[in-house]
Amino acid sequence: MVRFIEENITKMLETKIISKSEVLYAGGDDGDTSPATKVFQDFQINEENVGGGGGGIIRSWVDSMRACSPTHLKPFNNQSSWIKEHPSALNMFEEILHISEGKQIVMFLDYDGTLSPIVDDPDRAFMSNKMRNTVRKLAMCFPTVIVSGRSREKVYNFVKLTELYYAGSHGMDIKGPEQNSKYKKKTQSLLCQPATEFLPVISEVYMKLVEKTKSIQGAKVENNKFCASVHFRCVDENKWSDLAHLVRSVLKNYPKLMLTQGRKVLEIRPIIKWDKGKALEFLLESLGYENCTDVFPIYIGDDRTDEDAFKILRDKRQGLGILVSKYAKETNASYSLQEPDEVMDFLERLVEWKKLTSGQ
Ligand SMILES: O=P(O)(O)OC[C@H]1O[C@H](O[C@H]2O[C@H](CO)[C@@H](O)[C@H](O)[C@H]2O)[C@H](O)[C@@H](O)[C@@H]1O
Repeated sequence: MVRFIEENITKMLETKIISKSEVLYAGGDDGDTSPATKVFQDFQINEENVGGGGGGIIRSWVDSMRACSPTHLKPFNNQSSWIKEHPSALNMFEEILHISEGKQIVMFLDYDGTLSPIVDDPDRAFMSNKMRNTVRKLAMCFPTVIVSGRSREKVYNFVKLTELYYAGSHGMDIKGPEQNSKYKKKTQSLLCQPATEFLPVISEVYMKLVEKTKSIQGAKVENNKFCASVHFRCVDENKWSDLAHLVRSVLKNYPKLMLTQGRKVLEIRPIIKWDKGKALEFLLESLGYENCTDVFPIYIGDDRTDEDAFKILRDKRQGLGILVSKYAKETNASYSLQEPDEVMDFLERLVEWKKLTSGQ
């Protein structure tokens, strides 16, 4: 398995392209003609249109930062067309069971905002013991993967369950269970790290970002191993543009990195054709479900980066995506849940149903 992964990593790195998730910016101003530079040139054209000096880029970043801020989003009510198009997975539970009938369910769970509530301090995003117990029971019923933008080590330290699969750094760091998994035999040596060549550059950029953003009160930079995050949840909205300027001043020297956005966070990652959707496909393949019609992946997530996985499922007409949100958002998910407590209820119901039907 490890050799297979190494061969594929080489192929993947040869075909570096921009990830499908929403790219705000790709760094670089060195005349290189890589796809990253092409994106940068597009931004330069915009800059000229609005007067140069990076104003265009920064304005579009700040607009995007504002667009996903709750004060600019509308909560849905039960009559809205959004909730009709993305009904509650709890209300539609029987229907979900019906469409998954006879198929092997595989669970994919994002961490922040899905298993743990969003909090101001990313180091204190603890998961409740109740949720941990639910996920433990879930993993006894179905193969279960935690997919996160955080480093694999960090998300493991929050979840602390050895029997799960973990896909950290937006899927760029995948590892199979250490022990206790029914599925262990097939995935014992599972390790996939398609962006190892970027480790030194991410670490360098992380240190530069820490230094540069020191002056912005409330900004926090997080090293997620194969990617980095610049948090602006605790930064005054008037300072968002200053922060964007500083981040850009670092990124412009790194043509092989790009910027995407999550919930009050700017995410810096390598430009490779790899994202949470690719991680989902890779894991299904590793579990032996490639091209299987009798597998039913359920992916639950709250963030823009989860859209890559929702889209894969939608395009393949396989399984389903569930968006965790209190707000109407454009999404490729089919169903919705409002918050982590509802996620827990949904997972509990799946466990109960599995116990009943398998006589456990
Ligand atoms: O893929 P995810 O597991 O959802 O990771 C995305 C980012 O999650 C974390 O940040 C988010 O949660 C924090 C704690 O609740 C919150 O303070 C922050 O505003 C959110 O964006 C994580 O800290 C980031 O590194 C991830 O990129």
